[in-house]
Amino acid sequence: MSQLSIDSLSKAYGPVQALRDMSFEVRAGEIFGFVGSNGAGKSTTMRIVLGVLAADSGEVRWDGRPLDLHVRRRIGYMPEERGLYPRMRVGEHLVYLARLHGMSRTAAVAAMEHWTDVLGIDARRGDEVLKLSLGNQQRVQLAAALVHSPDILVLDEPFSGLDPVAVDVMSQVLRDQAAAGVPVMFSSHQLELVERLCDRVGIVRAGSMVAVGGIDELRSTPERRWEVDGPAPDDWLARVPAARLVSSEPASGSSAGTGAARRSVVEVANPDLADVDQELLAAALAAGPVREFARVRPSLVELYRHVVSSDESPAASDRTPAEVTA
Ligand SMILES: Nc1ncnc2c1ncn2[C@@H]1O[C@H](COP(=O)(O)OP(=O)(O)OP(=O)(O)O)[C@@H](O)[C@H]1O
Repeated sequence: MSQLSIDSLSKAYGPVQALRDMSFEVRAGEIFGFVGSNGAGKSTTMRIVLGVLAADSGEVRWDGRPLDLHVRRRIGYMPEERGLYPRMRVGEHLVYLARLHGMSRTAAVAAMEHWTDVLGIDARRGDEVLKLSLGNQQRVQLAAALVHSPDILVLDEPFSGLDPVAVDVMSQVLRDQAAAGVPVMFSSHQLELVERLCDRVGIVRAGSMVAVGGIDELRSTPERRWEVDGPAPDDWLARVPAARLVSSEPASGSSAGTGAARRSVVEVANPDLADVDQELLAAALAAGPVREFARVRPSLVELYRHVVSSDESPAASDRTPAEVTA
C-alpha cells in the first residue's frame, strides 16, 4: 500500500536543532494528525516533505522510494505562512496554479469551478484574494492545495482561525480525500478536532516523535481506570489487589452520608491482571448495587499534556517513540 515515510529527519537552523531523528509514516487513505507545542518542528518537517527545505540527514520516501521532483509535484501543500498573491482574483489564481501543475486550461477551469463550489467560495471567484476574510482566504488556500488532484496532502494548520461551519466543510473535504485513497497529513493545535477526525496521531516534542498511533491505541494506557457508580469504595476496593482509588464523589442524585452511592474512579496499575474488570465489578456488586461501570480512557488533550510535559530535558527527545501500532 502506498505510504509516505518520514525517516530519521534531522535539521538545524544554526544553533537551533529543530528536528532530531523525526520518523513516522502516513498511509494511503488515512488522516494523520500532527500535533505538538509551538516550535516542536511540525512546519519544518512538512517543508522538508515538500522539498522547500533540505534535511541535514534522513529521508522522505513515497512507496519506498526517495521523493523526487515528480512525486513532489503530486503533493497538495498548504503552507503555514500561506502563499497566495493578494492582488490576484480567486478564480484566476486557482487556474494559474493548476496550469503550473501541467493541467490544460479546460481542466484547470473545471477544477477551479469544482473546488470553489465544494468549499463555498464560488461567489468570490471574481474577487481579489485580499478582499476576502481570512477564513475565506484559507478556503482558497485549501482549493489551491487540491486543484491539481494531488496524490498526497500536507496541510500546515489548515483549521486555524476557521469558523465552525468552515471547520465542518474542511473536515469533510479531508475525509473525502482520505476515502479516495490520498494520505492526508495535517498539523493542528485543536486537539478535540484532531481526536474526532484523525485515524492516527503523532505527538512531537522538541523535534522528535514521542508517541504515534491510532487514537484508541494511544488512549489505552497501562494504567487502566474504571468509573464505578455504586457503593462507597471503602466497602469493596481493598478486595481487589493492585487497585487504588483515584477520586470519589457523591453520585448525582444521591444524598451524602455513609452508605450513599458514590461515583468513584479506580485504577489498576498492573497491566498483566486479566479479567480485572470482572473482579472490580464483582467486588463492588458484593457491597451494593452498581448503577454504572465503565472503562475511562484519557482524552487526547490529557494524553498530549502527559506526553509533552513529561520530562522536558533535551535528552528525553533522544528516546524511542512510544510506537503503539504495528
Ligand atoms: N527559518 C528559521 N530560522 C531559524 N529558526 C527556525 C526557522 N524556522 C523554524 N525555526 C526554529 O525551528 C524550531 C521548529 O520550528 P517549526 O516552525 O518547525 O515548529 P512548529 O512545530 O511548526 O511550531 P508552531 O506550532 O508554532 O507552528 C523552532 O525552534 C523555530 O524557532
